[in-house]
Amino acid sequence: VDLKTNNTNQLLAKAGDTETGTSFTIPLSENGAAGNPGAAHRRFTFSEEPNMEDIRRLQAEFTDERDWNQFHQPRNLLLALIGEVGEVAELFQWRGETAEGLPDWKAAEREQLEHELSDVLIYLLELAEKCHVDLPQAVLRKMALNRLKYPVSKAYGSAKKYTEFKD
Ligand SMILES: Nc1ccn([C@H]2C[C@H](O)[C@@H](COP(=O)(O)OP(=O)(O)OP(=O)(O)O)O2)c(=O)n1
Repeated sequence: VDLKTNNTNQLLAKAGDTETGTSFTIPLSENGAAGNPGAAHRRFTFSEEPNMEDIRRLQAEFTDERDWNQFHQPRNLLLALIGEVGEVAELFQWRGETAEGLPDWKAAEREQLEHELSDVLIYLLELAEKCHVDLPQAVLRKMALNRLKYPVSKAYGSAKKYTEFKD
């Protein structure tokens, strides 16, 4: 995937479809800083590294070193993933709704959240690997489908499921 920006500073991904040989360019963000000049704060962004393949490789090394591939079949990884999603849910349960950035959380709680979200990602990426799903490419294709299903003209400001759109 080729990442570049267009003249409104939108991050674009040039993605290829290996099956059809087609390639397409999609905006990765519809309301980044350039599209929302009045925004009070800069949008939160991730570090550039590590990428998904880096994390997949690090976890594969961790698993290989421990002779754990015998336990890491797709079904077990799925159960482990769901367990870790449950641990994320536990951190949020029985508290009120919270604003972006979790301003009312203690540092120790934020650190716990970092750990649990990382566990979710690690198991998700290993599950994709063991299912032979090339997740970075798959996610681009799925997001392109989401854009088709939820055109801005029909979905703007509405949380309706696409099946409820009227023509
Ligand atoms: N068989 C295993 C066990 C652990 N891990 C790795 C992936 C996860 O990132 C993390 C999960 O470790 P734990 O099962 O110990 O779970 P937690 O870290 O969430 O600990 P706890 O359950 O005490 O909160 O370690 C793994 O790949 N395979």
